[in-house]
Formats: sequence, structure tokens, C-alpha cells
Amino acid sequence: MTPPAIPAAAQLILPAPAKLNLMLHILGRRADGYHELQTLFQFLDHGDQLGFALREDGQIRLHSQIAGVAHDSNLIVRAARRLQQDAGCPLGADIWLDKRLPMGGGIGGGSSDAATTLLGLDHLWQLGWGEERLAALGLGLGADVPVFVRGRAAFAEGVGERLTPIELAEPWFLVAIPQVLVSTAEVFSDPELTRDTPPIKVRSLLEGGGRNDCQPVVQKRYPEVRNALILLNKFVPARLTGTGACVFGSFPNRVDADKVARQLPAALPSFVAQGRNVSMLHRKLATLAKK
Ligand SMILES: C[C@@](CO)(OP(=O)(O)O)[C@H](O)COP(=O)(O)OP(=O)(O)OC[C@H]1O[C@@H](n2ccc(N)nc2=O)[C@H](O)[C@@H]1O
Ligand SMILES: Nc1ncnc2c1ncn2[C@@H]1O[C@H](COP(=O)(O)OP(=O)(O)O)[C@@H](O)[C@H]1O
Repeated sequence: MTPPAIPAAAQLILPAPAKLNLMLHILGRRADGYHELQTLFQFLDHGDQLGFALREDGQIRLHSQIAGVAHDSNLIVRAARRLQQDAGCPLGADIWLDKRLPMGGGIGGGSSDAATTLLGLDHLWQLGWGEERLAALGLGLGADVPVFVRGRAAFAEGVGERLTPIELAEPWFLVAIPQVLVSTAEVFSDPELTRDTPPIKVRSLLEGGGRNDCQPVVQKRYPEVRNALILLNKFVPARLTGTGACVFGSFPNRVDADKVARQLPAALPSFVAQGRNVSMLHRKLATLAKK
């Protein structure tokens, strides 16, 4: 029997949900090369799980390895060490990861793991840092970390750090996972990328506007993504999330989403999850605060 991904020694188990970029516009390029975006983030009720236990010796130890990511480069370890250092905390932690989200898929698994680590250790180490300081620290780890720390569906501007919380419908999504790794840096350096979309107001989004400006470049460069969009478009309007590779379509209920999932070829894995305006992480943290 394989041992559980998170053993009983864990004192705290928290989810690290996925996100979707329901739209993503590129407004321009900053002097530092990063792109100014407008994007709409919503969480999914599907994600990784992390377990935490206190260490008195100050060490940070991640006990779960993920392919191609060295221990010290893992965003979980980087987040934990950064918080420990900035807070001057003498405590350490054992951390376990149950990795369920595909990596490099534009659904934010690494950033979400980092955010869960920050909030989990803030709780375990009793630092009392709170979301605002943790989000600022998280931005140094990745552009998508702040929204996961905040845990509210949001309209994001800048590189993703200016967040306006938003109430969206919570449909079911079918997320298809093309079996290819899309390089975010490559997409953003493509000369053909649209970089001059005029800024829009949140209100026009709620009336159904928006697209993903990365999609034309990604589907041109990656036939796996192009084929996934063609397949999914046969059933539902399909769109790329982030810089991909994942593509998604929305449904009014789980049954309809599952029905389409069953019709996709085996070469195109997928999952079905509900869009959520409050992340599962924050729902769980709220129950801990009540105890
Ligand atoms: C564009 C989004 C939308 O969610 O894509 P996904 O990664 O989720 O697919 C993210 O904000 C991505 O954030 P993140 O994945 O943290 O990007 P980083 O690793 O910081 O960036 C990788 C590279 O992409 C380019 N980059 C990234 C973000 C941005 N706003 N402008 C850029 O030009 C930069 O060249 C950077 O060196
Ligand atoms: N805990 C982690 N989970 C996933 N990826 C990680 C993690 N730590 C570091 N990484 C690195 O970050 C990259 C982007 O990860 P991920 O967040 O899954 O993709 P995306 O930004 O496309 O949504 C991965 O390809 C991997 O090299």
C-alpha cells in the first residue's frame, strides 16, 4: 500500500486551489519588460493539498518531491524561507504536498502552493502578519501569488497586484489539459503578441466582454493547445487560461460538464470543477479561526 501523501504527523492540512483567468488583456509593456494586464481571476474547488507541522529547530523541510523542481527551488520552500526570514521567526516546519494540479498549465498551482504556505505558516507560527503583508511578500515570489493570498475572485491590473474583488456567477468548468508545457516567458516575448488592448472597466466585463490576448500566440506555437480548443469548441465556447496550456469551457451544472468530459479523447485529460468567488483555502481558514 502506498503511504498517504500527507501523513498523520501533519498538524494543519490546507487546500491550494487552482484559478482560471476568465479573460486576460495585455495593455502594454513596462520598462522592466513585464506586461501590464487586465485579468479576471476566479478560483476552482479543485487543487493541491498541503500539510504542515511545527519544527523547533528552525529547518524548513518539504518531504514531497515534484518532478523537475529541486527542493530549494520549490515555491513552497521559497515562500516558507522568505516568511521565516522577514518575520525573524526562529521556528521551522515540516511540509507535505499532495500535488493534484498539472504544472505549468496556467491554473496557478505553484503560486497557490506558495500562498497556502504563507497563510499556513502565518497561522502555525502565530505571526499575525495577515493577508495584506503576506500578499506584498507573495508578489516577490510570483505575480499570481497575491490573489491566492487574498482568496477573493478579483479583477486584477498591473502585473496582477492591483486587485478589485468581484462577485461572479459560479458555473461549472470543464478544464482540458493539453499534454504540453507552455513557457510563459516565450509567450510574452513573441513579437506577434497583442500588447495594445485598450483598458476596459470592470462593468463591461460583467456584461460579458473580454478574451485572452495570449491565445492567438499560444495556439499558433502549440498544436496540442490548438487541437484542444478545436475539440472543446465543438461542445462549448472554449478559452485559454493564463498563458496555457489549459483550456476551459463553462456549464450551468456538473452533469453537463461531465457529459462533455466523457466525450473528450483519452489523449486529452480533463477535470470538472466549480468556479468559486471565495477560495477553499479561505473557507478552511475561517473554520480554524472560529475554533
Ligand atoms: C500571465 C499569467 C496570468 O495568470 O500567466 P500564468 O502563469 O498563470 O499562465 C501570470 O500572471 C504570469 O505570472 P507568473 O507565472 O508568476 O509569471 P513569472 O514567472 O513571473 O513570469 C515569467 C516571464 O513572463 C513574462 N511576464 C510575466 C508576467 C507579466 N505580467 N508580464 C511578463 O512579461 C516575463 O518575461 C517573465 O520573466
Ligand atoms: N510547488 C510548485 N508547484 C508547481 N510548480 C512549481 C512549484 N514550485 C516551483 N514550480 C515551478 O513553477 C512553474 C509554474 O508552475 P505552475 O504554477 O504550476 O504553472 P502556471 O504558472 O502556468 O499556472 C512549474 O513549471 C515549476 O517549474
